[in-house]
Amino acid sequence: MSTPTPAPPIATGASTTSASAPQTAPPAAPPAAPPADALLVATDLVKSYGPVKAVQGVTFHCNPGEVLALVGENGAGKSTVAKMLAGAVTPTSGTIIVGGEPLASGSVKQSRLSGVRCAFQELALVPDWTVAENLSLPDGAPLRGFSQKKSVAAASALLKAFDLPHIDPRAAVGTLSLADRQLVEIARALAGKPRLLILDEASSALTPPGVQWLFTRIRELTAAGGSVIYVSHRLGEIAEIADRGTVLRDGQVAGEFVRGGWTDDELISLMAGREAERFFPDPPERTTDAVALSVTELRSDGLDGVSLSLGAGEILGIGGLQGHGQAELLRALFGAAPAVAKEWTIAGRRIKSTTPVRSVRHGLGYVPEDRKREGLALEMSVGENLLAPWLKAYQLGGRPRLAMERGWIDGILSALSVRTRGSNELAGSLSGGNQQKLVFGRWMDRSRTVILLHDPTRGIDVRAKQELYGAIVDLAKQGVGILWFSTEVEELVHVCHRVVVLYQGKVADELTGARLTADAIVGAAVGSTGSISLTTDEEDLR
Ligand SMILES: Nc1ncnc2c1ncn2[C@@H]1O[C@H](COP(=O)(O)OP(=O)(O)OP(=O)(O)O)[C@@H](O)[C@H]1O
Repeated sequence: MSTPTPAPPIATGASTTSASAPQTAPPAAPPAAPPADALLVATDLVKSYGPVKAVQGVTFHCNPGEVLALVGENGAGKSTVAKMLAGAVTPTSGTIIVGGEPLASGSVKQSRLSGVRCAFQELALVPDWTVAENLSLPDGAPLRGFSQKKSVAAASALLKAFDLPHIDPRAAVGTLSLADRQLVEIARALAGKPRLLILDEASSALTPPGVQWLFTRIRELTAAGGSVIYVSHRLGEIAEIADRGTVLRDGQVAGEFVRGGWTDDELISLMAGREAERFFPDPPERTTDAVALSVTELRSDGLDGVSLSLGAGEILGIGGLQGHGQAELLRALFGAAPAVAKEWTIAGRRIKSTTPVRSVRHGLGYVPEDRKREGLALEMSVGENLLAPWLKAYQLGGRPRLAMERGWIDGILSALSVRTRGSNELAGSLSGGNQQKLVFGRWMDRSRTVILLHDPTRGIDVRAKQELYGAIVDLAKQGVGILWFSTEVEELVHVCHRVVVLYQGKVADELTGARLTADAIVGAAVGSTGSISLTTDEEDLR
């Protein structure tokens, strides 16, 4: 991983994580007219799925060498626009012009020939194939031929050129961490030497150094005249990397913004169409010393003797770079991976080992890293997905239970503002962020002792994040112990009582009170004993 590049200067007032007074949504301005040399001009794009109008007349442009952010709440239509540009979705109507030439609609091949490459949060890699084989797919155009030897050598050179020497080209993609899979997906798109690179929440599983790696690649690309469409819910990243932005709301353009000319509150208001609220809630006051979960010298693949204790009603953050044992810790504690410990208790009861079904019975809940592989059945309904752990744990028949639980299901959908046509809609047709809400929502109001969270706000819009923070704090108030790994350091700093940082499968540091800062988390994450800074302005992270 390269040394983090310092953030370029941002005009005063940009992207403040704010607790200031709410502001009303500024009125939407008409989209700016594209200059003659615009690389991309999208005009009046519409996409309907039967009665669902995912995108309703979206117009925007992107100039050569520019990073254009596309922002909006979950379900606003960002991915649908990105997929239309990529040729993966055929517009119902509208035009897309790239480099002065109309793009044949709904053709991935034509989009690629026009120099468009994409990296999505929902990875398009083949998990059973090696990294080298995945890089040899058509999107990685320079790597031709499937000769193992040649493709491994070419992939090694490519990974080295992109400063990713830690990724083994011979490893099956499915065995990599989600963050490394995302890096491979981005490297594959970059290998196609794009004129227009679309990053659809491609940074969502990356920790700060991974994001800085991505920004270095973006700056290389734009310096060479390439353009980037950057879709993200992380407003700090947008402040740092985007030159301009287009805000989508309900499938329409709600407004545009330029670098340095906005605050978080203004952008949130524009996305939501209503006032912004305070961003991070404080962790609740603890009223008991009871221990919800404790483990001494927990060992598992990737864990080298982790000891920790989680109090009832405590929000305990897990920090660190991905690949240092966070995923393994949560999986081991839930019984999704074999593990042994010297001592292991849940709500004071000793256990020797566990399995997912036993964990649910013991009162545990788990939001896994990869919602598509471990969290959801996309071909099942929203309601069935919310009930999935309960059907398995108690072996109840599906349909009657679904009817009995209608009130609970509707309550969760409403509490988390899941954008759905109802509990019978297939989970697979929900936007990514709304799918993520289901994986969290299934554990709400279910008398849990402990909830294990792996980056639960990944891919979730800012308003939904606030709702989720509120839900986490409420669970803690009810006495639930929360163990929370996040790739967003600010969440750990603001919403957790305490943070343990993992490094090489061990607890490297425990941070609380005045020591609980973003720099301390990041420093401990790279094995540093002193404090290091990833930003020019500490206020950005604190
Ligand atoms: N294949 C589909 N069938 C039916 N509806 C769909 C389909 N794909 C998307 N939609 C709907 O279109 C709307 C826009 O979805 P889209 O994925 O573009 O949103 P998004 O802004 O990318 O959201 P997120 O931030 O959650 O990824 C949503 O209401 C979604 O449910």
